[in-house]
Amino acid sequence: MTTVPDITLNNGVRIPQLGFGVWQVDDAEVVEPVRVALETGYRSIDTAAAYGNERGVGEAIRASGLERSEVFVTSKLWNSDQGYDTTMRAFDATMERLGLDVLDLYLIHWPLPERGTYVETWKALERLYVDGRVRAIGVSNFTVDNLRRIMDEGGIVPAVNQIELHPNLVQTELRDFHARNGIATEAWSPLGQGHLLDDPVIGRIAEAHGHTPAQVILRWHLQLGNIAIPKSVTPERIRANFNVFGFELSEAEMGEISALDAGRRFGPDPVTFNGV
Ligand SMILES: NC(=O)C1=CN([C@@H]2O[C@H](COP(=O)(O)OP(=O)(O)OC[C@H]3O[C@@H](n4cnc5c(N)ncnc54)[C@H](OP(=O)(O)O)[C@@H]3O)[C@@H](O)[C@H]2O)C=CC1
Ligand SMILES: O=C(O)C(=O)[C@@H](O)[C@H](O)C(=O)CO
Repeated sequence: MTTVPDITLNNGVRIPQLGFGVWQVDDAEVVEPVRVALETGYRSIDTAAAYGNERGVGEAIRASGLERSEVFVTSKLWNSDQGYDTTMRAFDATMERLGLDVLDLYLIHWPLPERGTYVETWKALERLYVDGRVRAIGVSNFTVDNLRRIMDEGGIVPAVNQIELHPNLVQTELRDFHARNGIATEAWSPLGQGHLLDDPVIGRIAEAHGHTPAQVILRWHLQLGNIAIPKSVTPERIRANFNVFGFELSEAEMGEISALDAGRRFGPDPVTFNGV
């Protein structure tokens, strides 16, 4: 079975570079795709309290028969739970639903800059980390300014920033900031939620390699050094999205795909998103 390469985080913890996302898959529905993903060889699952499927994710991991240490589990603190004490309680609830003792990676889901509570929330994540309840802590949807603030006011540099990132939103500035500061870049909606699969440039490159557009986009992520967490509930797609380690894009092809950057988001803008 193919082994996914790891990315070593800034505290030495290793995360598989290709993982499996489960947004918009409810608790009852999520067990089967996670089972297929683990059977295929994925060893990293990205969930969140807001997805309402932590219980199903935990169940699927236990049913797989894999050792706990073989599966990297990420979850995220939802917006309505920001704040120090509320974060501590939300983390307990997440762990109860997942049925785990220690989480691999816990993220603040959104910065909510207007609310102004992400620094105290970060301090709660630092506490959870120091107490050994989570192996690595990070953030999601943070801008350079948000990152600078927690780095100035907190004691731990986030291990990961999980951001919307795909060929229409290449995030050069954030990726450069991450690289300079030892923060791993994790790409959400790595396939642009499926909207980029008909792009003619990606289609031509896919044809040249005898692979699918989704595989080419995932390969682009891997060669850029991103962690990518594609989602699918379709078994053939779950398996196909894992078949991305046997070919390589040339520098010119990487450049052509990156040139599709249009600053186009399919999800909310973190600067203005204040969702609960
Ligand atoms: N931190 C954050 O704020 C966010 C995090 N995320 C995380 O990132 C993960 C991935 O992002 P997501 O928004 O789900 O979008 P993706 O970019 O992973 O795209 C998922 C969509 O593409 C389809 N798809 C997947 N593989 C293929 C394929 N090989 N061929 C054709 N279509 C395909 C899926 O369909 P189908 O399932 O029907 O097969 C689904 O409609 C999420 O599941 C979640 O874990 C996502 C959004 C925000
Ligand atoms: O999927 C996620 O992780 C999200 O944060 C999204 O659900 C996001 O909150 C959104 O799309 C809201 O419209």
